[in-house]
Amino acid sequence: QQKPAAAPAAAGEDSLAAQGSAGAEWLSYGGTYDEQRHSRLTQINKDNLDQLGVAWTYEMRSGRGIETTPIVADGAMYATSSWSILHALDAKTGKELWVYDPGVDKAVGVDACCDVVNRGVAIKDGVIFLGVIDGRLEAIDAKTGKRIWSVQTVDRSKPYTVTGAPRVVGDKVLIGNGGAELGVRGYLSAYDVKTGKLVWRFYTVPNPKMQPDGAASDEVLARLGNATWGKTGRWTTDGGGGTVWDSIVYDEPNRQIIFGVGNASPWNAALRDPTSKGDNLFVSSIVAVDADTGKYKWHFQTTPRDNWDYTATQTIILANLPLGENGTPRRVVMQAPKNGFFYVLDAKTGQFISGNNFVPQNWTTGLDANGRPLETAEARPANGSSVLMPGPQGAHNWHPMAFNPDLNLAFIPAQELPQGYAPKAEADPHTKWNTGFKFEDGLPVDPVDPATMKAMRAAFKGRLIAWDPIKQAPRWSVELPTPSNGGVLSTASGLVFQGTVAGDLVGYDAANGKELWRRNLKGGIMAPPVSYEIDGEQYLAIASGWGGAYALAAGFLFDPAVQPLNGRVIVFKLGAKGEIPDHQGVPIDRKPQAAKFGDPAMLQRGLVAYSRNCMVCHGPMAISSGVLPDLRWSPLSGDADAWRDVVIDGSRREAGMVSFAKQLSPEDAEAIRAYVVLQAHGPAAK
Ligand SMILES: O=C(O)c1cc(C(=O)O)c2c(n1)C(=O)C(=O)c1cc(C(=O)O)[nH]c1-2
Ligand SMILES: [Ca+2]
Repeated sequence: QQKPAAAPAAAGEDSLAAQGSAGAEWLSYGGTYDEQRHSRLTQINKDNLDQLGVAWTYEMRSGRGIETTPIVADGAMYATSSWSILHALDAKTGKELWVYDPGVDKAVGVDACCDVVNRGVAIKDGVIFLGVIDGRLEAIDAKTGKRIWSVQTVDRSKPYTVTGAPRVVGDKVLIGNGGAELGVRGYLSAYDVKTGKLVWRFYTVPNPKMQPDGAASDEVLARLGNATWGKTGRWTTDGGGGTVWDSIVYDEPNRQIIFGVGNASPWNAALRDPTSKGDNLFVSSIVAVDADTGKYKWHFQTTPRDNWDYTATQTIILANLPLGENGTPRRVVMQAPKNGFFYVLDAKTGQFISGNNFVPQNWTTGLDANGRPLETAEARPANGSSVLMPGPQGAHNWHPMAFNPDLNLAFIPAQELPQGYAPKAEADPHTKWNTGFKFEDGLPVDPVDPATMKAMRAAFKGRLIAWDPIKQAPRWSVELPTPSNGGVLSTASGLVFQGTVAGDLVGYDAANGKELWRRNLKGGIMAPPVSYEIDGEQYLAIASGWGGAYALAAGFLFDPAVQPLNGRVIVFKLGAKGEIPDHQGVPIDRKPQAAKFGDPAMLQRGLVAYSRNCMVCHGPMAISSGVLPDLRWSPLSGDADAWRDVVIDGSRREAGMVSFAKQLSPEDAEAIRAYVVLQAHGPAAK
């Protein structure tokens, strides 16, 4: 393991990086400050993988998407499930120590673009830091599960959410937020670990009046940011986006925080910022700020003037690569963001070193010498539409990438999924989602036939890519039948582990991609594995639980047989012989709930209203992947009054389904019902 010459830690700072790569404990989201997700442990290796068995399993208190990276410290494991529920377990036995439920008002669920997920916690000196979906940041006693402090980090009158893991650096805890699909202004905040007091905040896009905020970002927004935006357009009312919803890393030698900035809001740049052609800093950028003050140091914008939800929030990994003079080590930043390019930057200066696309893409002809994308003509259709690869789900989403510093290989949980972009001529105030694109574009009113469905399914795939960042080329890659597979763990014994949507945990040879081991965990996997050691035994831990953006929004790819399952933590070690219990799923009864009704105009209205308001959670074409109810089989779709009670009057608010009275008239709601019932009579019904 190459280690950077670390600057001495500041007084009172317990350096996680000083422990080298993740060893016996897994103390922070990415394993160490450099976030390589590379375990130093070697007991589990290529020769004994076949002896890997289930040591214990634990059933979480909620289902939907499970994206947690378990933290393992002092013999305990801290894993989160959906709705930001925190589970403390004995890491050796799986015995529950305590559960902390922040008690979220489920109505906040509709503000979550991409499911009510949580990616994990941070820990320091016996205190856990938890981001809560409703915007809170909380400090929890690691021994007792009791809350020490709680702060609200967002303006609750706006559709902010927190899904990402906080990071602790010295005496500060860092947290961002999400919400750019619905319309917010992004920022990163640092809070005092002891008191929960705000220390600094960095806004990633200008103040709507281009005035100072009294924040760490004031100087650089005035100097660089403001001039890249016009004075009018939706960004001035809707926030402009640039949410810091996932990657935040501490570059210890340079004492800086490097974070990934999300897409612009609304996505459609012509509606967002009609009077400028500016780059819209700092959307879709990697930004470095001083760790103590939050003051700007450098930035690299991956997608100038983003128009496609091409976030740069994906995993940021720090490493030394032999890219200095005469092959000497050079400390670099690596990222494979949604836009499909793998970037290598100088960590100290942010200078672009190299970049190349890791999946096929058609929005550029490549990068220029500074790493700026050279856009193709179809990238920004003025009217009409174009099918672009990647689409808004990205060539790589939040699923963590890993890096093996012995092999100098990054392992990207990539995906290949094109999507049509059809810009709206005007912003539509009657949707919660605020993208400026027509989600109904290309979708038929009538249910699609099985052959078309099959072709659509076949067009989307996943890929695990071992990427050589020096050559900027794949070393090996494995094609997977679906997108949105799990995050990755690399180990010093030359293994790579990744879970799949179908629920298989797979072990590969890191050098050549040969599959060495596979086990079905009986539940879809998105979360990344971690490894740790207790009493001389190495453990491999992973959470199962299907959901997140892809599952909600691309439901038609799946054919769930049962209702949603609870999340689980499943832990392996050599020689263990445990079993994974079957889930007690309730079978889905696929039956239309009413006779077809509605004339063509009503059905068309239903298609448009459904696609703009319901689709991102209940699935396109009214086909759910089973995370949220499939409306085609819901008894509500057979009962006009009950349907209106839910959609307009909000009678299921407690369960998270709020009233859409602001977005939809009762006539719209009934048109949606007609459209949903029609879908129930399609070939999917058995
Ligand atoms: O722009 C944002 O603020 C924002 C937030 C989040 C989030 O917090 O989960 C996601 C996205 N965007 C997003 O574009 C996306 O594809 C996505 C996938 C997921 C997920 O957890 O599956 N979250 C998010
Ligand atoms: Ca987004």
